[in-house]
Amino acid sequence: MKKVAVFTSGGDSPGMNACIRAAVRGAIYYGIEIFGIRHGYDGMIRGEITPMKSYSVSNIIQKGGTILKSARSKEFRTKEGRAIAHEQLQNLGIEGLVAIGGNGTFTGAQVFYEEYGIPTVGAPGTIDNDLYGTDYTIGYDTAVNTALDAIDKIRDTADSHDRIFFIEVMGRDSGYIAIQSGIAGGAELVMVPETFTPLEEVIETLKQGWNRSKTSSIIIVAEGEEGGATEIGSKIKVIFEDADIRITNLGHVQRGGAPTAFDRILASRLGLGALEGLINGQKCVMAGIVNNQLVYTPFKDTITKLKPISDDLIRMVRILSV
Ligand SMILES: Nc1ncnc2c1ncn2[C@@H]1O[C@H](COP(=O)(O)OP(=O)(O)OP(=O)(O)O)[C@@H](O)[C@H]1O
Ligand SMILES: O=P(O)(O)OC[C@H]1O[C@](O)(CO)[C@@H](O)[C@@H]1O
Repeated sequence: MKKVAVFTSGGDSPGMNACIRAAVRGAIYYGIEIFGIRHGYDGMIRGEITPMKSYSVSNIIQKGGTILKSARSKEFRTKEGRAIAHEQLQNLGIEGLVAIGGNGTFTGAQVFYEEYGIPTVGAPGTIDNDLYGTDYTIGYDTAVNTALDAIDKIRDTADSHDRIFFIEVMGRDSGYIAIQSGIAGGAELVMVPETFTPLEEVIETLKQGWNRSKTSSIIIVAEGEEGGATEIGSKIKVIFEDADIRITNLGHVQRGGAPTAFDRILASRLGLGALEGLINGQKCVMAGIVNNQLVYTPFKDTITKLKPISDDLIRMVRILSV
């Protein structure tokens, strides 16, 4: 393989830049020409493809976001869009791709391979940590620490005013950020989409807290939990009219910021791992780290298989909040 390209797609995540850097520097090390595609699949269609040099990725390892920009491309979901994308790659002689993104990105890459035979190796870039085939995704650790910092601060004011806070953290379909930030933040309850938490359990948790003279409580709600923090918090307000309840949505603040050391190292391993996989003939697989070992998992598995949250963690939250 003589020419490859790297791009970021879907939601951005802290550490994507370190991952781009590793893929680019790896390619240069192996004497392969590498291009950067801006704006994910949209940029592939529009031909936003430029050669990357070593200096193109200087001074980015510590930066959040993605220097290549990202997008959620509607056009790539169409046959016509993918045909133009293929033409753009062909014009430049690009033979393989390193895709940094989540499940949607890998679904697109799989479809593209089936239509045009362009091999892609993925690196898991999403704060949600919801990808099968890796213990951790790039950006998850940073997002958890960002959420935790906010939870600690909210705890200060919750305590001063004897309030109950419902805090919503990101995770469209997954409770990973919620469970980790909830445990580390000493939450009374964590609500995740993977397990059903009846409203009665929220009510019971609050009552038990009051019985033990607890004056403030923190309940973490994952975005994917039905109703989210707003609906759940509002229902509790109606039940406990006298309680002082506030609802906070941490939102996109969790997607930005300088990546932690953990994320920079993970992203570097996975960026280089994806590039090396590609030049060694891998296709339609995601590079991941499982038990501290680099592994490649077929896109078909990362897309369809679930990575469940350990029941032990959920059990622990309940035990530690008594
Ligand atoms: N079935 C599909 N066919 C072709 N392209 C697809 C398909 N599914 C997703 N894609 C492409 O992949 C892009 C990224 O997917 P998506 O927006 O779901 O983010 P993601 O990679 O899952 O990341 P995140 O987990 O951060 O949301 C889509 O915007 C689309 O262009
Ligand atoms: O605003 P956007 O880009 O659609 O992203 C929101 C989504 O991105 C994620 O953070 C994944 O990156 C989800 O948890 C969330 O639902």
